[in-house]
Amino acid sequence: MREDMAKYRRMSGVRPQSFRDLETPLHWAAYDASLELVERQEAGLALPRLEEALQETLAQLETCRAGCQGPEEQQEEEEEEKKEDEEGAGGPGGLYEAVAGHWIRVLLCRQRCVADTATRPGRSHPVPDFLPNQLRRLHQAHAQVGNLSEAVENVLSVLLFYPDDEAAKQALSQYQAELGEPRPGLGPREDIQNFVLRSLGEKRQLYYAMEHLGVNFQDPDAAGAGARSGYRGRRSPHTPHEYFEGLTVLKAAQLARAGSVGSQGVRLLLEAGERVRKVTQAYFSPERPLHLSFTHLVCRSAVEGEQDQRMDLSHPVHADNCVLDPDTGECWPEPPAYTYRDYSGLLYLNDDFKGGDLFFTQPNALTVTAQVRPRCGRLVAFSSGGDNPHGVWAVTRGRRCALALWHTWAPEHREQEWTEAKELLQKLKEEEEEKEEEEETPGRDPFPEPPSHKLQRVQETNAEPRRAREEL
Ligand SMILES: O=C(O)CCC(=O)C(=O)O
Ligand SMILES: [Fe+2]
Repeated sequence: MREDMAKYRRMSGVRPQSFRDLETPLHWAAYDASLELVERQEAGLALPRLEEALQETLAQLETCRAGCQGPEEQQEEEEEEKKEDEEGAGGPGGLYEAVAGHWIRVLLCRQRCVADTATRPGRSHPVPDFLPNQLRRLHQAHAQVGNLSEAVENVLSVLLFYPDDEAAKQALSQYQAELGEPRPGLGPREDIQNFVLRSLGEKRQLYYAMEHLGVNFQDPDAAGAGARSGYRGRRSPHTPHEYFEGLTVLKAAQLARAGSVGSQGVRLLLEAGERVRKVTQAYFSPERPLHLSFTHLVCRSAVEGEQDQRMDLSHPVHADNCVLDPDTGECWPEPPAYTYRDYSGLLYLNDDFKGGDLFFTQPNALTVTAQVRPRCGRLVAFSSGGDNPHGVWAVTRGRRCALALWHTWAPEHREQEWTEAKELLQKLKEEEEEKEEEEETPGRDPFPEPPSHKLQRVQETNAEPRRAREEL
């Protein structure tokens, strides 16, 4: 190949510009050319190449995303269908599962496109921060040649990825000061805004699938938080200024079984949930049984850095069992709302954080009617419908943890996971007892009684799992 190329180059009439590189993808060619000009401090010449690189990168991302529904995807699905056929009619998955499974694979594939596009041909790792770094170079180059409005648009686009980026925030104030009068129309670039919003929307769906369908999704943007928290931590689906961790009762029991967390804590979690259910039923529905339909331990943490300027909420105003339309004040009992939820409960677990108060509003989602400061052990319970729009103010420092529980009158919507979690814990208890018998030596008690009265009561409840289950 190389020899052929040399031969063609020697031929008369063939000039260097006659060669077009069809191997290197366009976005890499433009990217490398722009970097060279940036390094030579040729801001004016670099600008069109930087813009071209960004446009080509976005185009490449679109091509990659379009391929997510292509033949490879079909092949994977066909293989899975074959597997299901072999498993027979009783095998997992009906129509809904198949549709959900297909969509999840498309979303996972689209998320991978960011890394694929940022990976040079022949390399195994993506260039970190590929898009945000292109935007950084763009705002700097625009500023150097005096295009301050464009510099602002590009630096605001960087902040869409990293709202706490100190350098970007400083550059923004500097450009704004140089511009003088505030320019109201100036915002982040539309192409980047669309890209980020779409990506966040897709991540939200993947987080949902991870929580409810057991899908394994490692958000590349939240790897650090995951390592930090011990179990899953990720950017909040509601705001880029917070991390979010969630744990269901079954996941908690599975972690206990795997030895990652103590089983006492998980028993306490179940006991607390059951107590909340009893109190809520006694207060709101003494005549009619209430069942837990979903229990979720949720922590929200402020990301590091400046938080005072925040205008967003930790959890936007919503109703729990209907879709609120603040313009008309109506609340539609339809999906994606969980229409079978009748009463909501929040058991707060700590108060050593800043911000994060729960508040209620009128149906316009604006006029605040009540506000509650979380305190350890404080329970807030309310009917889940349009009569109780509520939200959470930004958590600006620390980590706010709460046990969120939803109750239903409909027995068919009682939480299946609860029974499974109890069964797992029962198994674990039996295993622990067996081990205890085996290991027991005179004068040494490897499993001393838990010190608090509360924990003893938890154990007693657990000694009668049948009764506990019937109660639910
Ligand atoms: O954590 C809170 O105080 C409220 C959370 C909430 O409204 C929800 O998860 O639906
Ligand atoms: Fe809520």
